[in-house]
Amino acid sequence: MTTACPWDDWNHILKIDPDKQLPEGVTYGDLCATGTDAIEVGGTMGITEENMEAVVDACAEHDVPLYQEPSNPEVVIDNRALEGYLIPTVFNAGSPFWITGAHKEWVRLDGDMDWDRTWTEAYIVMNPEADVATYTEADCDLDADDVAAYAEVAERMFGQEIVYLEYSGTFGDPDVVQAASEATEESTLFYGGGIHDYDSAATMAQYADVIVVGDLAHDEGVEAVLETVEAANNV
Ligand SMILES: CC(C)=CCC/C(C)=C/CC/C(C)=C/CC/C(C)=C/COP(=O)(O)OP(=O)(O)O
Ligand SMILES: O=P(O)(O)OC[C@@H](O)CO
Ligand SMILES: [Mg+2]
Repeated sequence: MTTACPWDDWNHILKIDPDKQLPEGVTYGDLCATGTDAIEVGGTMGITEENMEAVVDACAEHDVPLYQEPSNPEVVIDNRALEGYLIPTVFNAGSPFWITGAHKEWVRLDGDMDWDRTWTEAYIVMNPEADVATYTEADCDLDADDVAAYAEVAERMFGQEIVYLEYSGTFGDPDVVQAASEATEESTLFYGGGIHDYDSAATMAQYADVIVVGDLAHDEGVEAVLETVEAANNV
């Protein structure tokens, strides 16, 4: 039995980038055993079906929910080890392609969608230096009130269950995360970007429902990730 919105009960996600290596001596099994609530497999650049499959297969035997977060329709894989697909839609993208266009092409070319395992994440991309910002030509020049308004639009006008405040590669402004948190009631607020230890995780976990940890797993390894899981569950 799968729950309709399992992320309602999550505090922590580990995002594994199939285009990046793990530190010496660290295995995917070690990362799955950190106590994270779910693993998202995805990244912006260098993603292929092959490297996606390799990471999903490596995580499949471990007891943690696995989701694919594809950065384009070509890399979506059909793997039963996945609970499903978390599909980004970038609310502040510079081109409608990254809001609905890629999605339309995906549905048009697929013809047999697995809707029961497909959900969306309403991204607000905040770090202009990140690959995801250049890739989607995002307008990152946003104040807290802009972000709060995007979050409210995502929830109230577009019925988004997940709002994702994305500072990928840099630690964001807690006041902005707080503003997004106050603007949403029903949606689950994900925060990701630059979380690197207990305190940085705790700071964002005060406001976000779920914190997402990415590069840390590739750059530092298991101990550092464990600290962030602990913070996410304590705050
Ligand atoms: C319709 C389908 C199936 C796909 C389109 C989905 C969209 C709109 C993707 C836009 C880009 C996006 C939001 C990708 C999600 C993954 C992500 C944000 C990864 C982290 O990004 P970076 O940290 O910038 O990238 P690297 O770590 O790879 O450098
Ligand atoms: O890699 P970091 O900076 O931890 O960001 C996590 C995640 O939000 C990236 O999509
Ligand atoms: Mg990254």
